[in-house]
Amino acid sequence: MSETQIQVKDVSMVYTNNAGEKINALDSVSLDIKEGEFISLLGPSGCGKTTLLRIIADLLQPTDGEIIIDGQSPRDIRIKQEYGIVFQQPVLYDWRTVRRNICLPMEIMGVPKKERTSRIDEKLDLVGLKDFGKKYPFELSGGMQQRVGIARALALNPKYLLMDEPFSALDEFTREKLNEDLLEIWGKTKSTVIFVTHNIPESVFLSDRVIVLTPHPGKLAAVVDIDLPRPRRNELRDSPEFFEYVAKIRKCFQEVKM
Ligand SMILES: Nc1ncnc2c1ncn2[C@@H]1O[C@H](COP(=O)(O)OP(=O)(O)OP(=O)(O)O)[C@@H](O)[C@H]1O
Repeated sequence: MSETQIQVKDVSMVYTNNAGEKINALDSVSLDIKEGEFISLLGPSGCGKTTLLRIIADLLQPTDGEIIIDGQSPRDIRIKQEYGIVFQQPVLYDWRTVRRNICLPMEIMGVPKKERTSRIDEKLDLVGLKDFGKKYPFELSGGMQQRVGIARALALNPKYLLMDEPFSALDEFTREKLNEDLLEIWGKTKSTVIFVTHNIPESVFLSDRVIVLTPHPGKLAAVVDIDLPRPRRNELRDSPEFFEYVAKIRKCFQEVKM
């Protein structure tokens, strides 16, 4: 891990709803993210996590402030297809097999067929679905579908992996298993990961740093370095150090009037 790669500089976002009312979703948020870092944006519903992620992904323009990524704008990064995005629901095409779902971004980008085939094999292996390539999405569990979503996001070997509450619809057991597997995948891909969650233990388990956001307006309340050893396995969740971090972050929310 080295230099600052993503700079979030005084980013604010004010939405106007259908009634013409202004909603202050983000208020002057600044943040530096290092190359290869795993950070979580953590906060309760409505604190602006998705808004910030969408601004970084160039899916939304901030009303104020800017994002600089390796000296470039989010638009440059999006055009170069350097983002991989995983949403809460994997949004898979029912009529396409798992292999063909993973293939889609490569087809759009005109990756040659031979290269596509080898990358699909590689990504299926990476997410633990080697034997499921010929299945259709409806034949898979929710957790497996989300693994396909991750494989598809990784298909273009993105430098930046943006994940918006990818495991929040899953049961606790599946979520913990996927947390562990995600860390293993991240260890192999070396992407910079920005992970949105409202689950404190999940953010502690995964992250190098947890960015605590509080709502009305969405503000950066604290940045907590998670100094727990890696590789991390689920047993870590039972350690006193893990509990201490969870308690410390919970306290950040109690201290801020929401
Ligand atoms: N398109 C929009 N128009 C108006 N208001 C919006 C719009 N999108 C988001 N908001 C408001 O902005 C605030 C932040 O929303 P955002 O979705 O970024 O929060 P969040 O922390 O990701 O929430 P959640 O965890 O529920 O997804 C909320 O008050 C939300 O109602």
